[in-house]
Amino acid sequence: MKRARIIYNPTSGRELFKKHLPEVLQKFEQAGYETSCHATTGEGDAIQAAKAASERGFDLIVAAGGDGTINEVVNGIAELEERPQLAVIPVGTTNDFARAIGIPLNNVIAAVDVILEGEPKKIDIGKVNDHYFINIAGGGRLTELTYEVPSKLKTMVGQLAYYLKGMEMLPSIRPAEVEIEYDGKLFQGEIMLFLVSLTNSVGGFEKLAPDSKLDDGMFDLLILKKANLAEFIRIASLALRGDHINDEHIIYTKANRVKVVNKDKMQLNLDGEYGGMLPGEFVNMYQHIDVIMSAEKVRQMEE
Ligand SMILES: Nc1ncnc2c1ncn2[C@@H]1O[C@H](COP(=O)(O)OP(=O)(O)OP(=O)(O)O)[C@@H](O)[C@H]1O
Repeated sequence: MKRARIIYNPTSGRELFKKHLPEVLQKFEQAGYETSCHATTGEGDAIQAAKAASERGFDLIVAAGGDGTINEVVNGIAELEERPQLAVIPVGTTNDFARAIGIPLNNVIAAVDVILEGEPKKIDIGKVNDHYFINIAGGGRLTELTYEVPSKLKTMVGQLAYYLKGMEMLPSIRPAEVEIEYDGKLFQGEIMLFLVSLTNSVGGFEKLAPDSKLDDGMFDLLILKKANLAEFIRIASLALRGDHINDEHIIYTKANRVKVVNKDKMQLNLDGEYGGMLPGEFVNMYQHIDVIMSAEKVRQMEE
């Protein structure tokens, strides 16, 4: 019999998950999994829980939480030789990864149904300075807003909390001087931000990296060069529709390896959480994780 371990963050998003837990367990059992669960206790706990579940031979880890929880689960299994399959029940504030793999958001039971009818698919993840990421890594003052927003405020007003904080930060954003090497090319100069992306849906902007593919072994690299406030706002509004990529302030390309060396101090953002300080070298790990996607998403990828 196959065994599933549900690792859930009881504090994620609007704290929805726990109320549905008995039904979730029942559905996995009915689908033929012997199922148990673990509630995370704080930062880093999902890393240990995922590693322990893998070592105990679980076939499937179901991560229930936001992108932060999924990131931790992936960091727990990425280094192991024998990695279990991964499924995701999205109940966080940002659920970019779940959106990318076609799992319904903030509806626990609908997500479970899609998972149980879904299909496994091997997808890429990123590695930088010994940390793994599943959606996106980046640097530049604006990327810091994803973890500057207090968790209580996210629980209360959800995604809106990011926009409010973003507006507040905008006038104080300064460019930073960097060297970015990507697949043999070099950019040198001042930038507002850079993003190294695996999925097309980032922070609610669904077309920020419109060409990204989940399993092609390539990142989408996006660099926003120095821009003034008015230009910045114009480019951000273009980005809502995916029309920013031809703007003269933007470099948008595919790359398998990206090395960022910063002259000014720069923090690294990994899947929306603080990931230490740059510099860093980003490496795409080709089809490293076996994830259960919606059957529809798998069909779209194979078209
Ligand atoms: N019991 C807990 N109490 C407090 N924090 C926790 C607990 N368990 C996990 N965490 C922390 O919460 C962080 C964020 O959680 P998660 O991403 O699941 O939800 P979120 O903040 O609602 O959504 P998002 O990160 O997508 O905005 C995790 O990275 C983890 O460090």
